[in-house]
Amino acid sequence: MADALKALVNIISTETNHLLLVYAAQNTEFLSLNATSGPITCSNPGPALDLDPALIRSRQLIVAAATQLIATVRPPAEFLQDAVSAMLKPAALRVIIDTNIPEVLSEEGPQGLHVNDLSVRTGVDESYLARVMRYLATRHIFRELTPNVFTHNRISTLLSKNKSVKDLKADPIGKWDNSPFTSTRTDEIFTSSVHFSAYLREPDQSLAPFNMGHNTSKKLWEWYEEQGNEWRLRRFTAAMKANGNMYPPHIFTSVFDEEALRPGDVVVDVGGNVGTVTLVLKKAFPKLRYVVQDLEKLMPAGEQYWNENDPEASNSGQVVLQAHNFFDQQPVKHAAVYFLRLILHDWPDNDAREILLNLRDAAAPSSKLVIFESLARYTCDDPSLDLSASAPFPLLANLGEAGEGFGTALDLVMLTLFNGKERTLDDFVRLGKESGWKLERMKPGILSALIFTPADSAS
Ligand SMILES: C[S@@+](CC[C@H](N)C(=O)[O-])C[C@H]1O[C@@H](n2cnc3c(N)ncnc32)[C@H](O)[C@@H]1O
Repeated sequence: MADALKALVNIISTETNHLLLVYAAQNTEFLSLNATSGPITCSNPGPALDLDPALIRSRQLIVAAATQLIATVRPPAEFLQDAVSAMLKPAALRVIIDTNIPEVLSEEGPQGLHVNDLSVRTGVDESYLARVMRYLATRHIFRELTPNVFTHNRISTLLSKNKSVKDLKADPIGKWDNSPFTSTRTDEIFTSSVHFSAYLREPDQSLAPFNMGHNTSKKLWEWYEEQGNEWRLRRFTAAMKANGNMYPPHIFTSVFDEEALRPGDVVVDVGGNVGTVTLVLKKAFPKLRYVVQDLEKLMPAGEQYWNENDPEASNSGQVVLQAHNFFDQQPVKHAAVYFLRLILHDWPDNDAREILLNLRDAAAPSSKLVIFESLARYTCDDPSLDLSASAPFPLLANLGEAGEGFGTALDLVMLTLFNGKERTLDDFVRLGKESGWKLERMKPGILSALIFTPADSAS
């Protein structure tokens, strides 16, 4: 055990030194947790080095070792008590989001605000606020400067929608633009997850835990279309945008770099929402043509997005927004690439197969199918994966929360909302086989890229 503890500390020390050296070599400050200088947002999370792909492994190793160190040294009862109380985090965050506290504190600046004043600004009793804020500050979200005076830290700043409180109040639907992914997680996903156990023990009683949580037989997307849910749809769309900005662009561009695409080739973003990935690709490959497909109701948001970000692209027809249900026949035939980001995990296998079959029917022998999803990984060694990426002793093979925290959480979110799932490499190969696609190659990453060719034209 002493060996394991020492090894964990050693990993933290070695990798931290490596990070500091790289930052120093580039004259970049390693921002402290309390730093709030500069407009830190989902799309601008700080210095470029913070998202540098070359440093991802170091960061993951530090987090993997630190979380394992905590699990090792903390008394098990304490550790479990923390785990079973985890639902309080989204509950507390939802109070913060519902009462516009991130925006109130942004307006106040670094001197922060006393809970008495926060109470006046939000209408929530100061003693409630003090406890919720302290719960979060204890977990490094917000900072308590002096007793009962709270301000932002580098993490809580991300909760802000970067709008004035006055603007938020004036536009209860539009207020969710720029909303980070936290809002949906702390609301409909959180509410649905309460029914998780009942659903898993008797899955036939409903489509997904979401349906039990919201007393509806509709799928999430259809439910979003109900009158009164306009703001939820707007918020989900905003979360998708924030999600889009969360992934380093090279994840998407590096795949297309390696494909021999020619000017004018057509790339279809299937279920592309407003087209955040397409915008990244269009910047990197300005000579390709793009079609962003999603449901009819997403078209106005898509038009607004392109008007704001690249009006010329949509005016010239280089980027076309197309209403299309991916369970219908694919209207764009023989595209060079059909890609889906974070789509298949929304669907159980039979639906995922149908989506891929429709693309296969439209594909030319030279077409490629690219799927961007996080790949589910075992916590123990997987003999089918490259050993060069294996984790150092004594870390979990998937680097635990550092490697798969997001992926395993997303897996259960998908289960909660849609009875969907994150898939292993084997799952994808099988799904491809069943729908006429053969896996050509796979690029691992925080989102992996799986590149398929039509099965009967592959060598
Ligand atoms: C998880 S989001 C991913 C969006 C986008 N690919 C991205 O990564 O930003 C799933 C998307 O699928 C769309 N969608 C759901 N059902 C659909 C259907 N039957 N046909 C087309 N799009 C659909 C939703 O509107 C939503 O935009």
